[in-house]
Amino acid sequence: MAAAEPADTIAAIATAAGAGGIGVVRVSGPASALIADAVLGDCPAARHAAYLGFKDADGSLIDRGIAIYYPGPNSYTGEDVLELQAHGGPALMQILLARCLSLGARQAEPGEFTRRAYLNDKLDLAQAEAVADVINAATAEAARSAVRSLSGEFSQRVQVLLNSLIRLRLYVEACLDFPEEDIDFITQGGVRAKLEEVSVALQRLHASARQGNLLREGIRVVLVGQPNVGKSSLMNRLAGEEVAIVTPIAGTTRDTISSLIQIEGVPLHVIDTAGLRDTADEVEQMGIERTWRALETANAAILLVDAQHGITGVEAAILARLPADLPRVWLHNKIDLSAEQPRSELRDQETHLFVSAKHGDGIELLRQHLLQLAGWQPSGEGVFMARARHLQALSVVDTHLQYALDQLQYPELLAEELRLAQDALSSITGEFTPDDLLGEIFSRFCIGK
Ligand SMILES: Nc1nc2c(c(=O)[nH]1)N(C=O)[C@@H](CNc1ccc(C(=O)N[C@@H](CCC(=O)O)C(=O)O)cc1)CN2
Ligand SMILES: Nc1nc2c(ncn2[C@@H]2O[C@H](COP(=O)(O)OP(=O)(O)OP(=O)(O)O)[C@@H](O)[C@H]2O)c(=O)[nH]1
Ligand SMILES: [Mg+2]
Repeated sequence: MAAAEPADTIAAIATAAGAGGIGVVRVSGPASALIADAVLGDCPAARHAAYLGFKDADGSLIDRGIAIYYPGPNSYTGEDVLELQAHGGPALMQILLARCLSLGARQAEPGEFTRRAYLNDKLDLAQAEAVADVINAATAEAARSAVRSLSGEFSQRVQVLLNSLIRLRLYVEACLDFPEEDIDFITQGGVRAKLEEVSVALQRLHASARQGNLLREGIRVVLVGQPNVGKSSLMNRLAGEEVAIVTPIAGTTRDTISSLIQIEGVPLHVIDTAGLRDTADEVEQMGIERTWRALETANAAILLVDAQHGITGVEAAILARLPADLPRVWLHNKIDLSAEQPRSELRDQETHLFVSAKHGDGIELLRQHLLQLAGWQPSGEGVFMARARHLQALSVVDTHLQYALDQLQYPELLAEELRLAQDALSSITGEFTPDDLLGEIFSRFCIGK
């Protein structure tokens, strides 16, 4: 697989910025043992936690802490690694890092430890990406799914599919050498059935990956409606706290306000907006422009209506300006004032929910409907995390498999489509991944990872 990196030694603070109980400086590369000797007076036994003094160049004590030395290849990066676990004060961490840098290490770039782990075959690319996803997971469910990907669940499923694809490809390529007899076999039997089988397996993997991607990205839901219909009240109800100002004055919200909530572990960015109306107030107008802009990047809209009035010409006008393919739900709010029951109704293929943001009636119905709008399908089984890059690759695989199915009578073209499908699939785990893509993936990590 990938070529070895130039063997220099990198160092970074591996723990989060700010004060913490413990802070870790991590070193990786050939100078790790020498740095251990210099800082600790000796290199600790392999993979043993040793409680030692960390010494500065002049022999003064930087801190007393735990040091662990992992000789390569049995380390996170596959190289010699030294961990200095000190008291987690930012000033102290800087002194400790500076000491390692003065001993010949250089400051690591974002993601460089994990990049080395990937280059040394400790992790494949999907696993390396999962490291960042574990760290950045927005919900507990997202964190669990990222750990599944880090453990290799996603990679294994990709590998199983890859193996079937390779077997099929070898078979078709073998047939190319005996054209006359075997073309009939390709068109009539075996190959079509096998190709269809691979295609079904791909659809299944793609569906799981979409669920995983949903856990990673969440969806953006915009609350929209006339002033005073209760958008900010709904925002606060969903968030479980007073995120936005609520008053009986129409035109209270002037800006878009975003709050990250979760429903059954699916992250939802809920965006409260300025109520839509004709107004001479310049500030309010600017807020209304922001409402329309928020809708351009939304994954779904909640159209709020005052249940006392129902849908009026104003709502019809709002609806006409919404992006046509934007999933939406009508929300009739303030049912406590119109003496209605919380419920869900289907009218002309659009869902209408009846709730009270102020009192909470019907909100559970809304939460379940939002999950449905997001495309979440509770499966009971563990979801692994996937990125947009993976979904894109799976779509490319799908396209080539469909082309392959259309080319059964032309074995050369068929073989070529299978080759392209295999390339796209193996880009997920990173067997043939261009350097610039690797640069893009790892540069989004934090320093020290
Ligand atoms: N102190 C510490 N905690 C940490 C990390 C770390 O680097 N240091 N990790 C950093 O992300 C995560 C754990 N990941 C790790 C993965 C592999 C190895 C390692 O030493 N692997 C060797 C030995 C395996 C074995 O003994 O079974 C190897 O792969 O050969 C260490 C940490 C989370 N916790
Ligand atoms: N009775 C009742 N009052 C509600 C309900 N939801 C909101 N209200 C009241 O309606 C008024 C307006 O609520 P907001 O949440 O500020 O409305 P908004 O849509 O954000 O208004 P703007 O920010 O002006 O666009 C407040 O007095 C709320 O207390 C509800 O379900 N029942
Ligand atoms: Mg408001």
